[in-house]
Amino acid sequence: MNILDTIVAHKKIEVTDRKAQASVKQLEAKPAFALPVRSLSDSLLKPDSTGIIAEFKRKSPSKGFIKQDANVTQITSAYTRCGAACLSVLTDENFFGGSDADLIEARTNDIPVLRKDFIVDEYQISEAKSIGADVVLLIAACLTPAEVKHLAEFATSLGLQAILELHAEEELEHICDATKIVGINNRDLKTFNVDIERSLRMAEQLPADKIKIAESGIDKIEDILLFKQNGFKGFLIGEYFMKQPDTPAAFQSFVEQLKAAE
Ligand SMILES: O=P(O)(O)OC[C@@H](O)[C@@H](O)c1c[nH]c2ccccc12
Repeated sequence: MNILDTIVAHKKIEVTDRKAQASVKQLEAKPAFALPVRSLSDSLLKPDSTGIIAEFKRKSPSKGFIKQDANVTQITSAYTRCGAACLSVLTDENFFGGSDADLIEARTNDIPVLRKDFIVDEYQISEAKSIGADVVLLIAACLTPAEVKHLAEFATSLGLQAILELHAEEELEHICDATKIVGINNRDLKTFNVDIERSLRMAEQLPADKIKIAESGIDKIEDILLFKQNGFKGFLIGEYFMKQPDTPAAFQSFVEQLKAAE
C-alpha cells in the first residue's frame, strides 16, 4: 500500500468514529458554524495579493518532524501580518501532527483559512465549517469524479470554497463546475517526488476560467515568478517556512524579496 492509501484507510476509520460521537446537527450548533466565510478567490485575485497560501505544518510523512513544538498563534499571526493571502492548517493528527485546535486558533486571523486534510466524506466538510474553516481541499487522487462533484457542491452549499487538488493528467476529468479553484500538487503523494516542470505542463490543460494554485516544494522566489508567468494566482508553501529556525522572520523576508522582484 502506498502512503496515500494508508492515510485514506486510516481517515475512513477516524471519520466513522467521529460520526458516532457528534451528529451533523451538533456540528451545525457550534458557534463557529455561523461565522461568515472569507473568500479565497477574492483574496487571491486582489491586485496587490502575494498569492501565498502559508501553511502551518509540524510534521509530514515525507519529512518527519519539521517543527514539533511550533507555536500556531505566533506563526499564523506573522503569516497574516506579513502578507499571506490565506492560511493553510493541517488538521490531520496522525500523519501531520495537526489538530482542530490549531485551525480554531488560526481562524482568529482575518484572512481565509484552509482546512488541510484528507476529505473522504461530506461530514468532514460540516466539521470544517464547525471549526471556522473557509476553504476545504478535495484531493483527486483519493476521490472519484462523482465524489468530487458531490463534495464540492456540498461545500458550496455551506458557503465554503473548495480547492480541487490534481497531480496527474488522468485526474483532469475530476474538474467540474463546482470546482472553481484548482491546485496542482508538484509532489506526488504516492512517491513524494517533486517535479515543477510537470505541473507547468499539466496546468496548460486546465480550463481558462479556473483559478490555478501551485502546491508543494516551492522554496524560492524564482519558482513563484515562473508560476505567475504561467497564469498561477496562488502558491501553497509549507515546509520551506516551517523548517526555518525563525519562521516569522523567514516569511517576512521572503515576502519582501518577492515584492522587490516584481
Ligand atoms: O510543505 P510544502 O512542500 O511547501 O507543501 C505544502 C502543501 O502543498 C503540502 O503540504 C500538501 C499538498 N497537498 C497536500 C495534501 C495533504 C497534505 C499535505 C499536502
